Amino acid sequence: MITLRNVSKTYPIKGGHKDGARGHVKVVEALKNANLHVPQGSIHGVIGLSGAGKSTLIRCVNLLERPTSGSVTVDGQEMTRLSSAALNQARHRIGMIFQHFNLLTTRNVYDNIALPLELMGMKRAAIRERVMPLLELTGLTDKISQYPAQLSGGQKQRVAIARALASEPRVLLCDEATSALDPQTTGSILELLRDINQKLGLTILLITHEMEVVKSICHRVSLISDGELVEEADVGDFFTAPGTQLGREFLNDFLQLEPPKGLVERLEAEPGEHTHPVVRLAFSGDAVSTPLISRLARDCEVDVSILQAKVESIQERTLGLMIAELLGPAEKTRQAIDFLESHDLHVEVLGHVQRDD
Ligand SMILES: Nc1ncnc2c1ncn2[C@@H]1O[C@H](COP(=O)(O)OP(=O)(O)OP(=O)(O)O)[C@@H](O)[C@H]1O
Repeated sequence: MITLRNVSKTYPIKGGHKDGARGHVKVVEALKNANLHVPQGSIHGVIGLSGAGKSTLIRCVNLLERPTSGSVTVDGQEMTRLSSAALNQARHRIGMIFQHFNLLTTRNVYDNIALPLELMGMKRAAIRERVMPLLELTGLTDKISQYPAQLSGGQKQRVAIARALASEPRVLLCDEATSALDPQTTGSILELLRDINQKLGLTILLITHEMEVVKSICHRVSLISDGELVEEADVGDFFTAPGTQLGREFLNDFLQLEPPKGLVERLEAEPGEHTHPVVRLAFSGDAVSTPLISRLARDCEVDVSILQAKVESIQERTLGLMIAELLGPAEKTRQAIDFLESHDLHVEVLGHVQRDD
């Protein structure tokens, strides 16, 4: 539904001094060769730190920013080749919502939602037929005549969602849609987006800096860093075993699952003669309910000291996470790790610490 191929975007730096030899203006490379495919009906999240290039990426999809190079295809149309009239038409099929809602303060809820349809030249009766079910879908029927100033942040975002849906788009772009909302309201807006995705089969591309958003509603996630898409994974796999250091940092920050500081300071990268491994274990499916730790002690003769553990629900999937020390002779702890991996646990050796004894 959405495909980005080798999309790059550079911005000239204002007042950036010219390189006299070649006469080039200095630029910021906000997006570097981005490749992304979001299939029909999927919810795809792009997460990254501030300044990583998230807004640039999402704005390249509907050409609010024109890529410097590369191609952007939405619903079979190559966006960069459209005339401005055709681009206008294509944008009716791409809804967008923003962090600060962007509602017109002088229009009430009904008129805000009706606005894109008025601009398309629709008749009043047809507009009403579109708007009324959207008020129902977004839970705003009783707010129909209120003005934005009379609404909470969550209600304003519901109006923005209804307005984005008014032109019956195939795709919804969400630019930090919950970042201005408290956690509870965030939850209800995410639930609404999930509902819309399921009921209308709408494809959603969202950018966020919040792992909670990724965890709650995304099917797949991409990580962006310094203008590059550095990792992409199914959300369950990402939470089990991120493939990059940045991914691990996002996950550890979110889960608050790290060895105690005192232990981190003693961690060595390589095993020594008198060290034992500290591991991060991630397990889902049958492994969550299998008594693997007691079997480690019994079958592998390794003691397990659990430093931290938690169980997370990632949509339909239950994920167990644990930081533990494996105590025993080197050969036995190696066997223990093999045993865990053979039972589909993801094992990451965080380092090795000297035995106290
Ligand atoms: N119009 C512009 N002119 C010049 N530089 C820009 C422009 N827009 C963005 N940039 C630069 O491009 C880079 C990526 O910015 P972008 O806004 O896409 O990041 P972001 O991940 O959305 O950040 P944030 O989460 O803080 O909004 C940054 O270095 C930014 O300063």
